[in-house]
Amino acid sequence: MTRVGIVGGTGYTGSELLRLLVGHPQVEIAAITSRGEAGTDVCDLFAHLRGHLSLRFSEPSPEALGDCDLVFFATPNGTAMRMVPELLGRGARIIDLAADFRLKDAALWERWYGMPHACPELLEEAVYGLPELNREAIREARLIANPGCYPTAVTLGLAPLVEAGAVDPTWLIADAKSGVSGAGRKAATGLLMAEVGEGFKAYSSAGHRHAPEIMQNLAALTDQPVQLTFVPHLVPMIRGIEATLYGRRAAAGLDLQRLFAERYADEPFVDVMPSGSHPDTRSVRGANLCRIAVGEQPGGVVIVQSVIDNLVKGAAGQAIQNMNLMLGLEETLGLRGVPLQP
Ligand SMILES: NC(=O)C1=CN([C@@H]2O[C@H](COP(=O)(O)OP(=O)(O)OC[C@H]3O[C@@H](n4cnc5c(N)ncnc54)[C@H](OP(=O)(O)O)[C@@H]3O)[C@@H](O)[C@H]2O)C=CC1
Ligand SMILES: CC(=O)N[C@@H](CCC(=O)OP(=O)(O)O)C(=O)O
Repeated sequence: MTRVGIVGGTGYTGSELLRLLVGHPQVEIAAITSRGEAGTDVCDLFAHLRGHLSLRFSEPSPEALGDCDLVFFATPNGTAMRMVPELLGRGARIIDLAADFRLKDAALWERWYGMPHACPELLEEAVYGLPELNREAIREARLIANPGCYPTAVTLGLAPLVEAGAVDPTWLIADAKSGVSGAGRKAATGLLMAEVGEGFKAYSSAGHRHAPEIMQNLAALTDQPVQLTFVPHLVPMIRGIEATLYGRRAAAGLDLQRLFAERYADEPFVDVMPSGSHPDTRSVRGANLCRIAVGEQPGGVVIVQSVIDNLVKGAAGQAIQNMNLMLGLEETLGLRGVPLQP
């Protein structure tokens, strides 16, 4: 059994890690941290875990996590980078669900995240944990940068087109929508039901920190420059991301349905739907799955729709997929759950 620790166990991604890991046959949850709930029985906070887990929250410290083989950070951006060097030194492997190790350029990271990076020397070593792009490197990694939720949906939707030169990579648009759990479990006026319910709006249209992450991903797939317009929206649902993606056709005659079907044929967690489908966030709720449909309108505009559960394929499920690869386990272990319906 692999002993794992979770830093940030009271948040939405931390509790989703718990939900999935209690059913994982090769993992023992050895430590879970919270500064606000240290000493509390996990099941007193999360009644859905009663009968599945017997553990108390502890303060986050290298000592509390010292004998873990692998540590997940489900903490705000800028937290993991302060503890990771010491934990790596103690021999632990790390999966950070936040953005601390996603961008390779420390100056770019500082510009978007508003603080200097605490350990820029680790950025080169960190492996971006999107298995559909980086599977072999993930197997060997000590430190995984788990992708952002929007970058997962958008990158998986655009990657086949950019790799194949099927669209102009300097003209890409991602119109993405997220449920409110994407903003975390913090108390904030803008996230109150009366503020979010029965409404729908864009945010960060002048620039969102996930745009450089997505462009970094796509730039690795082509020799041409990449330019993406990315606009996120907050919709009144709890889980789910839907990204409608637009590109201008570059290679005439290429069968796009076949391109996507072949690209993802061996991927256990990507479902390419039949032409004309409209993937629904409800069809992936609770599951480690990205469903994609590709189509085209007259005038050569390619349209891809990509849906994920932001807490699963967009965060905790993907982190466990990465863990399975790092530990040499079957990639799908603990992740075969069927989506919820309704
Ligand atoms: N929500 C989502 O859909 C997704 C989130 N992410 C990323 O994952 C990370 C976690 O997100 P989410 O679960 O939504 O966040 P939440 O705000 O819901 O939870 C944050 C957790 O981190 C702990 N924490 C906060 N500050 C610190 C600190 N300085 N040191 C140690 N622990 C701390 C909190 O507990 P306490 O304060 O008690 O210690 C809490 O358990 C974020 O970086 C987020 O951007 C990535 C993909 C999707
Ligand atoms: C709805 C909502 O607010 N979503 C978050 C994205 C959360 C996330 O996954 O961002 P990082 O992991 O990169 O911090 C946002 O737009 O900030």
